[in-house]
Amino acid sequence: MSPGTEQENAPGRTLELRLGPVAHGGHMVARHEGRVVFVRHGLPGELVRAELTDAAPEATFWRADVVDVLEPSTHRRDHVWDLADSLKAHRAGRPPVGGAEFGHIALDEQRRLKAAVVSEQLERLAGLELDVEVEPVALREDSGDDAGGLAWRTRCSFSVTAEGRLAMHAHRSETLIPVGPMPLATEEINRLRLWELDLDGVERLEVAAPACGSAPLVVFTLADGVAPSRLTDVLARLSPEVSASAVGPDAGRAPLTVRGRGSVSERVLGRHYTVTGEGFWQIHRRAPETLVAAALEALDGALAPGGQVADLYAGAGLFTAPLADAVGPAGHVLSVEGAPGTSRDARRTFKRRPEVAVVQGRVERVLRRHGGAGAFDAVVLDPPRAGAGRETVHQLVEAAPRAIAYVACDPASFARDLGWFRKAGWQLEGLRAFDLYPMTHHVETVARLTPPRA
Ligand SMILES: C[S@@+](CC[C@H](N)C(=O)[O-])C[C@H]1O[C@@H](n2cnc3c(N)ncnc32)[C@H](O)[C@@H]1O
Repeated sequence: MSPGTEQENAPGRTLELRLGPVAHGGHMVARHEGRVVFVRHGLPGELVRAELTDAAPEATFWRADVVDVLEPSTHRRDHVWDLADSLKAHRAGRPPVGGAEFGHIALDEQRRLKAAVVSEQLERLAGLELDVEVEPVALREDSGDDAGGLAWRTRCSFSVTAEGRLAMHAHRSETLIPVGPMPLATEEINRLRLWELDLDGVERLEVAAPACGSAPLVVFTLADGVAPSRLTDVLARLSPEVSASAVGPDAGRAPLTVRGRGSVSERVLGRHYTVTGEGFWQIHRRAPETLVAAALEALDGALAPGGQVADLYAGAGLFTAPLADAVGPAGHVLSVEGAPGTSRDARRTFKRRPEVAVVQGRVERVLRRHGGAGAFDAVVLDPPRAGAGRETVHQLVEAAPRAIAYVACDPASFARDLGWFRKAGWQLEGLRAFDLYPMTHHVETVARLTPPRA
């Protein structure tokens, strides 16, 4: 493989490429003069022109974006969002916004691609051959309708341009692109018409609009030296039921509530949770109930009144509540979350549940104190993208619960962790995959892991 001249390899140069299979991360794998090129916005089998976005001469692989399709796949569709359409973006001389990189693919094919990625990661990193099916998730329990993969995000993060307009980042780039209605966001979020606000003095904003219909919350991150009073005009343009918080140097460390409650109320399968601006919550409107049902199914036979269980990487306690109900007042739930704000949310939600101990700290450290052989009958393990990691896997192997429900948002780190469980004799007894991030390459899995049989 020749490194080529700087000009030949410069980002911005286009290559004609035949795209191969999908890879983890949502790229299609192509080859150019023996070198792997990870190509976004394509489909397996397509012949495309792709613009190099990362192409260091000595790099083992390059990255590129499809800018023209010479031979389209039968699974290609008009993109659901013009701003994220790499073909239109290229013609307009700007990069596409991130966050909808599968928007040009028919939904059922998106799911097949995600299933292929999960299977490939399991085989490569856990040594397991498994056919995986990614299940669609309807927007409402009673309808069966998935709205064509749109209108599912109950949470969105935006940036703000130098001119004070709502914006999003281009993929892997500092470039800001002004945005209007976001097709993946719920109607409740788009109804706020945040793109009409003059956001001068605001650096970022996060919006949460609970699926249960309770009042939305907007968290504004203010630029250095900007006082929360700057938001007075902005709030006057937002409907009065919208709560608002401000974070930034003048607002102190924790978000300052500038209107309403400074939190949202979530309701999942009849249980109530309070989530502040700082707190983690699942994004898809049906994710909480879908994942709770799947996690309880994965713990079948391991949960009983009086049981000792752990909810690790617990967030605001989504799984803690059903676990507490399952073990009852004679049982115990250890609910561990690292982020202080999110853990405070959990403490608030469970303050009248003596069977729940909310502990703020890193899981691996907390398990050194509260783990050990026989510590738990059942565990929910729901780590961030990086996965649980070797130390936590070893601690759980030592604790030897009857079952673990491993909830994963990254198939690669899940497969790596699963490989370590398997080395210790554990089995994967069941795996479900859910399409909780339509129009993106992301996929959520829930696995049942069980210890070696005696
Ligand atoms: C995928 S979220 C899951 C949250 C929760 N189970 C839910 O479904 O709402 C992962 C959570 O792990 C937390 N976290 C990340 N690394 C951690 C660590 N080493 N120890 C404890 N918590 C951690 C994050 O703050 C985040 O809230």
